[in-house]
Amino acid sequence: MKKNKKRKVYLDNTPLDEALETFFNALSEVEADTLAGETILTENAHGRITKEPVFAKVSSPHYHASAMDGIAVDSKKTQGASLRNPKILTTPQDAELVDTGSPIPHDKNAVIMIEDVDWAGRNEVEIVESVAPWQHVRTIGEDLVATELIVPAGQKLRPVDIGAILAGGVTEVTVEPKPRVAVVPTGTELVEPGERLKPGDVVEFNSRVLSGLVSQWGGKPSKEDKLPDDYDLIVETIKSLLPQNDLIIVNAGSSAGAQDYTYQAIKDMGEVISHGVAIKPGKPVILGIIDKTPVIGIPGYPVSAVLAMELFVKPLLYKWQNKSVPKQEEITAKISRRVVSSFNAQEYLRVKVGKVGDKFVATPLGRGASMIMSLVKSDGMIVIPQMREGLEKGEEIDVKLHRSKENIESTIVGIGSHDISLDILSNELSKRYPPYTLSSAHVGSMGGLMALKRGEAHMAGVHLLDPETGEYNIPHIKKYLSDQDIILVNLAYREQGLLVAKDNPKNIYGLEDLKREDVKMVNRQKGAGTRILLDYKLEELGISSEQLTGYDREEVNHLSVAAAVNGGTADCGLGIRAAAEALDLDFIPVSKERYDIAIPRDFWDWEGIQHILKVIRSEEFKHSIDELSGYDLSASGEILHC
Ligand SMILES: Nc1nc2c(c(=O)[nH]1)N[C@H]1C(S)=C(S)[C@@H](COP(=O)(O)OP(=O)(O)OC[C@H]3O[C@@H](n4cnc5c(N)ncnc54)[C@H](O)[C@@H]3O)O[C@H]1N2
Ligand code: MOO
Repeated sequence: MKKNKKRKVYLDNTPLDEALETFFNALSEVEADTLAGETILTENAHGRITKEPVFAKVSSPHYHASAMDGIAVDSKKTQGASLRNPKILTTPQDAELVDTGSPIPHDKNAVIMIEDVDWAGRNEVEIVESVAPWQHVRTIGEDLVATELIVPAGQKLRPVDIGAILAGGVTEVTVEPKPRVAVVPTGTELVEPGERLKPGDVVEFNSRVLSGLVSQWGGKPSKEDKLPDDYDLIVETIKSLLPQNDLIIVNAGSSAGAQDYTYQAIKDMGEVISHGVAIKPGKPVILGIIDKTPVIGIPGYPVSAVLAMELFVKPLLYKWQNKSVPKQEEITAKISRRVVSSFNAQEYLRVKVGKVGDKFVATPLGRGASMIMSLVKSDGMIVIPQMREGLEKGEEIDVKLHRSKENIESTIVGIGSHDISLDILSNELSKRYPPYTLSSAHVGSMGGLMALKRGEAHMAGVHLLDPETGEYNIPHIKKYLSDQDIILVNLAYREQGLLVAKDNPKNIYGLEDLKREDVKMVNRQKGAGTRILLDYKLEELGISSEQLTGYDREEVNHLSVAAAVNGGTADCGLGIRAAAEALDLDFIPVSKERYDIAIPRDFWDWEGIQHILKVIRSEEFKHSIDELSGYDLSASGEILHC
């Protein structure tokens, strides 16, 4: 039976703290905020945290043991022995042969090492020194005495702890539980990774992400099979998972769509404590309890899902394990762009962070909740409180880091024009010079120069044609960065041309064709070198931008222009040959241009920049670029302008 009529179209907007408090209070009321300890074999307990102290059951050693290979003796019988006056002991009565670890006979109390003994006859040994009682004997309990505390509660067990516990005769320990968490992906559109994709299919990867997070936070995930959007199936599955799980996570179907059943399913089986929290992303999170078991509806969009997990699941798992949530390292950084935020929610903004000179700079990443790459690229998170309209460019803000500060200090911040060779540069750099990494933000060539001007980048990729002189980059640097000492290094010459669909169905052969009524173009953003080149070429041809359809549609890099042509929403756009190749498009050459890297002299001697230069000049880099089409590397690595 489908329950479309039960669709909920209204979400609350509860402040985060309130939602958390209400949920945790509700859990403690049904005693679902604590878990019993788990008793496991000691030998499997590495890394687990003791819930109870561990006391030795037996002593170690539990008998008097020889510490050396030699003879066991009664020390009294060795008294008076010396070099001048050796003593003869008979074996085995007065001197019994023992190995390291052997029990000491009850009438003996010391050991003489075998190398200090001479055989005087078949059953006689000669000793030349008297020995003290218990010499070379490990007495009972020397290491551990039965009943002694081996490790206290709350200790993360290391291999040496496991050894001591086993030596103390304790084969099982009670540890903090690994909360059992079922992860149920839902959505009729979901297909398994690797399947052939039809339009509308979505690769099911969230359950793998959420399960990974559960493990990372000490839980034991069980990834369930994906379910279609079917109310009855969702109810049945939750019901069957309740007995053997401490927490059930239902992923997606949490918001207000016609196929969103998670809310209704939880409500019908138990209680929904909260639905809709004033956070962005992650708003439609559902906090519920069924039969004393928490059931959380995590939104479907990957970024919303990860954030909702961080905010609601992580504290619960840590609480259950009697641990506090580890603190994330925090720094203060300057934000490189203005960010407008909504009054409706507390926003979590993913940022890339780099240290330029002596200050940290944070650059916002894509804000879409579906963009898992924003999490992949992210170095940290900025929280914009609900009652703030946003952040002003240059404002100092706190950033919670998820990479180490050391890593961030080894990040070369490149801001500017996009070129595929930068990805190769970045790859080669990380391979050859860890921990150095290159972080590239693509804001166009002018954006790159402005970032250098504001001291927010170590380098900028630029290809700016000066329409007056026909010269690349130098006139712009002289004009806009006149007060800065900039070194320009050539990365490559590259071909720019029109990207058109495979086999050129619209028969586009040059910029003149952009005037045709049946040709729709896509442009780059203002300040992008490619746009300046287009304007320059159009002016040369006496074509005005008003004559062109699509001139005002802007994309921010070559690949998005290529994607627009590939997707059929535009017939052509100016871009580099490598972008055409990447998406299997045809390419109509228009011009060859110089793509350089501008580096402020202040950073020239910094190891990070020196590594970049070494990579640019390396054979491996040149070889990888040669495999792309449309590049000329004859001047690559040359210094062009100081
Ligand atoms: N009218 C409204 N529409 C939406 C609202 C709203 O308040 N009113 N909220 C939006 C917000 S905010 C979010 S977040 C999403 C979350 O919606 P659901 O939890 O219902 O998730 P779905 O719509 O089912 O999926 C969203 C998106 O994520 C993809 N997805 C789902 N599961 C997986 C998975 N296991 N692996 C990978 N990707 C997955 C799914 O295919 C969708 O593309 O709702 C907004 N809408
Ligand atoms: O919560 Mo949604 O995650 O804002 O996109």
